[in-house]
Amino acid sequence: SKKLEINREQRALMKAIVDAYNRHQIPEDVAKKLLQDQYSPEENFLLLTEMATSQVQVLVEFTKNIPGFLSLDREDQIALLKGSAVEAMFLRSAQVFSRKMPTEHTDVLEERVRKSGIPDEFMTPMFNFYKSIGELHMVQEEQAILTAITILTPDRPYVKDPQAVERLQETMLDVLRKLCVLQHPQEQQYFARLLGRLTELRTLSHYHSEMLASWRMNDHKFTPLLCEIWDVQ
Ligand SMILES: CC(C)NC(=O)n1c(-c2ccccc2)cc2c1CN(S(=O)(=O)c1cccs1)CC2
Repeated sequence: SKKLEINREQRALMKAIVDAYNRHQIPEDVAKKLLQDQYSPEENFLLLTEMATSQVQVLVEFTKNIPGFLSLDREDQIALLKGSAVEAMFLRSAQVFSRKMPTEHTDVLEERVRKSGIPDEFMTPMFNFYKSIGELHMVQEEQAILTAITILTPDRPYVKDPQAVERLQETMLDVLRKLCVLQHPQEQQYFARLLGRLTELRTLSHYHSEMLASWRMNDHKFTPLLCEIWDVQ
């Protein structure tokens, strides 16, 4: 029916976002490092810092390619990036984690992340989230559009024109809704489950600010880019 069909401009929008998403992947060499031989917690922490820093650079490039983003108020663009960086990092991590990797790679990856100086009480919610994303078996279009929807969240701090952001986000939500029905015809509530993950993401980003506080205690160093985007130090 007309209502459900993805029209030509939505298809173009989707293509732009998926191309940007695929163009901006974390360099394989950085991800491979995590799979190499035994590291100490300090080295694992350093690797995560490197991966997270590289992911922020990837995030900025991806965001610039979201149709309409660069027409937003310049300061609102910054507010959206800063407001969504942690959620986008956890979403990307979940996607890396649930990628069809050989099992032993996933296990090694999990091992490295668990032994990286991150307090245990944050491990559980973090890995629960990775698992809950993995169970959705999102296609890459869904992953790319869900990331764009996360970035285009109107109620981030300091956004001056939330309506302009809301208009862009609604366009993405409409494409995602149609895509979910097409890709997962059997699962009526698949779209709702997908959006439910965004709520879980917000909880994780609260955990993250607490993690940051505890890391600063035992003077863990971050890169200037992470300090900038996370408003630390
Ligand atoms: C793919 C990239 C973006 N993921 C990543 O860097 N990870 C991953 C991760 C997950 C699955 C596969 C591979 C890596 C787990 C964690 C992070 C980063 N954060 S962090 O940014 O709070 C951080 C803490 C200390 C320095 S940087 C901590 C948790």
